[in-house]
Amino acid sequence: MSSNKRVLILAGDGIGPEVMGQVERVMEWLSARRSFSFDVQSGLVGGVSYEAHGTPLTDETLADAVAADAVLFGAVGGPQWDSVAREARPEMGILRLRKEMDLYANLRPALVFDPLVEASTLKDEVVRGLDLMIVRELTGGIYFGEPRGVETLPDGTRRGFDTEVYSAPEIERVSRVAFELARRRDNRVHSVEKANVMESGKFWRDEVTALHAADYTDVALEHMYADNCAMQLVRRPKQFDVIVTSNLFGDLLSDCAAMLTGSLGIPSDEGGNRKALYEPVHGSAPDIVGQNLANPLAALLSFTMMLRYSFGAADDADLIEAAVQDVLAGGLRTADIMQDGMTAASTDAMGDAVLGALDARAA
Ligand SMILES: NC(=O)c1ccc[n+]([C@@H]2O[C@H](COP(=O)([O-])OP(=O)(O)OC[C@H]3O[C@@H](n4cnc5c(N)ncnc54)[C@H](O)[C@@H]3O)[C@@H](O)[C@H]2O)c1
Ligand SMILES: CC(C)[C@H](C(=O)O)[C@@H](O)C(=O)O
Ligand SMILES: [Mg+2]
Repeated sequence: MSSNKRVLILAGDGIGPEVMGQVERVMEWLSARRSFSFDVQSGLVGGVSYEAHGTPLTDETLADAVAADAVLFGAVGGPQWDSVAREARPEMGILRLRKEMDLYANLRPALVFDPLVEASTLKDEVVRGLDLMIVRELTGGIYFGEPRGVETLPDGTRRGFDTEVYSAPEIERVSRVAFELARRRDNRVHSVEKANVMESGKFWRDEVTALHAADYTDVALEHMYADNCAMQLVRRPKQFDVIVTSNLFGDLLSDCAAMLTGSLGIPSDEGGNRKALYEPVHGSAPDIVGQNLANPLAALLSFTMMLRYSFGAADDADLIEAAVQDVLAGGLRTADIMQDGMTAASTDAMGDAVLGALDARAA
């Protein structure tokens, strides 16, 4: 791995800076011991950017993100910005980054670590050993479709509307990512839509079927309706290897899959593309902000995805993941993943423990 990786950190709002602080400690640990270092730059995104500049993402910060080798993102949003106009809402910061960086394939793994089996609300045998990957289309669909708006009809009735729209190339490129990933995993893809109700869902199914027939007949493909998929995820999640789905269904299903692993504080994701952005699946968690309670592991595991996928540093990613496993096996838990009778570790204590486990492994 060559030296000086340019990383832009956008910690954002709420617990974003709290969890990112722990990631930065691990980055420093790595830099001190490896042949490369991170050239870290920080910027504002979301509500903090809105407060400073009147917009959740400035053109300058966007340019910095595009110029960086990878972006580490925390979380955006919070109730204090609920009444802000839609275009200026904190959430528009991450949506614009995804769109402008063309991060069309969002990889959201759900991996159950053995020591955390008990943290899931589901039975041990349902989740133990779970390893699935949701490939969420991230730059299209109803999140970006036109027309959208609120209008008043001639009879005075007001209505709001958004549009689900997918072109063939949009479906094809995200499906290719899913098929290619499956080939490196268990070689199975579930394509998820609502072809029974939606025109765009039927079109999605037809396009995936055609791509499969043309280039990926070696991969097992199944189609599933999104409502059934939500049900199957809690019923028998281990039937899944790779799930490919639209932006909106991927948002819902990845929160559902996150809870199989115990908490939103565990799964991590990346915009799997040339230009990548890595973010934990969770949000700004306004209910626990400022209390040193947030679980930093999702952000930390997003960082390991950055090492693995953007920087080819699989050894370092493995090392950090092993350190996380050590800490969990040792019984340390933040509040979101602890059971009755345990004492909650703080965000800082979890960071300390990971650094301690890294020291022990490096010794
Ligand atoms: N990518 C993002 O930036 C992102 C993602 C989801 C939600 N949001 C935004 O975050 C705000 C709050 O949304 P929400 O409450 O629906 O979702 P959320 O993910 O912020 O929180 C949902 C629940 O999970 C808990 N939780 C989340 N992350 C945790 C962590 N690391 N450690 C421990 N517990 C954790 C929270 O305390 C809360 O009880 C909204 O403004 C929303 O738009 C942002
Ligand atoms: C904050 C919001 C825009 C975002 C989404 O809906 O994509 C979040 O829920 C996520 O899952 O990353
Ligand atoms: Mg979400």
